Amino acid sequence: MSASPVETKKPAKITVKGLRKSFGTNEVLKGIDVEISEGEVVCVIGPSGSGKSTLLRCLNKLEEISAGHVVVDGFDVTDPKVDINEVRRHVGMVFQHFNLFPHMSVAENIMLAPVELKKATKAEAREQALTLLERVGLKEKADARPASLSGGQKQRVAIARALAMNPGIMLFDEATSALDPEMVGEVLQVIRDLAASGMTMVLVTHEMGFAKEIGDRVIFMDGGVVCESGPPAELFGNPQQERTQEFLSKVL
Ligand SMILES: Nc1ncnc2c1ncn2[C@@H]1O[C@H](COP(=O)(O)OP(=O)(O)OP(=O)(O)O)[C@@H](O)[C@H]1O
Repeated sequence: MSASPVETKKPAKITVKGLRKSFGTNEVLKGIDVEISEGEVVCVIGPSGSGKSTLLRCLNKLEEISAGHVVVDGFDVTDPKVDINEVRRHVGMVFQHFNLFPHMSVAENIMLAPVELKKATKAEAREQALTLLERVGLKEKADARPASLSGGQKQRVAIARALAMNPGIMLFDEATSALDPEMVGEVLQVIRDLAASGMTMVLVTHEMGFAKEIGDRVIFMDGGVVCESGPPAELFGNPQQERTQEFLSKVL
């Protein structure tokens, strides 16, 4: 009798079930089901207003969920007893507009969360900030103010800051959309390196070429639902849904 192959599916790092989110009477997410495995890189694409950012923000409790369940890195973020700071320790997020504190140095921006949440002493946090800055190629900017940096450098600092709590998951909300075209490449390279390190990542992006290159899976959202999801070669090469075909014909 021949041995049957053993399934080695990685554990789910993010589980979203029946997620609904409304702002007043406007239902923006209409029942989302997604499961993301450890080390998986998932890109979320879709037209403006389709609910991509809202989905991302529901994953780390930046938005209150109207219905459904979201479990990230073992934490049920829909459970009111779960501490938001604990969720953010597990889920790093990078925004379009960097959100750095202008009155603090680059290193102080990165040290802030570990020191405030008492995960490190100031000296330990500075040491870790320098290591992270080295990782994103900006160690020499440790004592500079954010205002003296280019957009690409600011975003690399924002990525280092999101990594400071040693998260198991990283979320990117259009991390390159506010950058001048010549700055995009340096930020994408840092994201590429993170993906290669095995980080579980969800990226909302308008960069179709990048989604194609980096995504293990691409999710196409429209009107608050997931219309189609699959490996980039399939989703971009042979989209099954009419709405996906229409969207891709416009943006590609
Ligand atoms: N805080 C809020 N209050 C009220 N409505 C909101 C809020 N945040 C988002 N919305 C609405 O939810 C809908 C989805 O927004 P969302 O930002 O998730 O879309 P998106 O797909 O990320 O769009 P884009 O690609 O333009 O960023 C939009 O109609 C938006 O106006």
